Amino acid sequence: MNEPLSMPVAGDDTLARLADVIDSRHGGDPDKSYVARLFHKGTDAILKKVGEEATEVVMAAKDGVPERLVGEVADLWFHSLVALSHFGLRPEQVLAELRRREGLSGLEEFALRKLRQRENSEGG
Ligand SMILES: N=c1c2ncn([C@@H]3O[C@H](COP(=O)(O)OP(=O)(O)OP(=O)(O)O)[C@@H](O)[C@H]3O)c2ncn1[C@@H]1O[C@H](COP(=O)(O)O)[C@@H](O)[C@H]1O
Repeated sequence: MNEPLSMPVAGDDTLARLADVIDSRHGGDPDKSYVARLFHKGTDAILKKVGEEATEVVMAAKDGVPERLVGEVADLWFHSLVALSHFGLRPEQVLAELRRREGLSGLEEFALRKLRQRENSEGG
């Protein structure tokens, strides 16, 4: 996929607003809300959905249909937000972690991690 399907909006708070709605569903009526139903079913059901949606992302990517891939990633992000909320976490924390990693090459990070592991094992 070379071109974005639509342009991002500066200061987009979609994830935070969606997380607010998801948070509000704790203890809600499982017959009236899909999110409340997932919370009602519990940890295993929530994590199962995350796994299923991740698999669907892979299958959509293999199909090579951009709109399908976007839809499946949206499903994965949504169910990941449900999982975060289930564990008392917020998307802002994930965004902060991604910001922290900005500018740090994955290869540099990997090398630093290996160095630290070696120092720890040699030190004790
Ligand atoms: N973004 C979503 C969203 N994305 C996907 N889904 C639902 O996730 C479900 C699972 O998707 P699947 O592809 O696995 O379909 P399925 O076969 O019906 O599901 P299973 O039977 O396999 O569990 C579907 O019923 C989708 O409608 C979502 N449901 C809710 N939201 C957001 O969450 C808000 C709160 O939703 P409620 O709690 O239902 O009010 C909504 O206003 C939306 O903004």
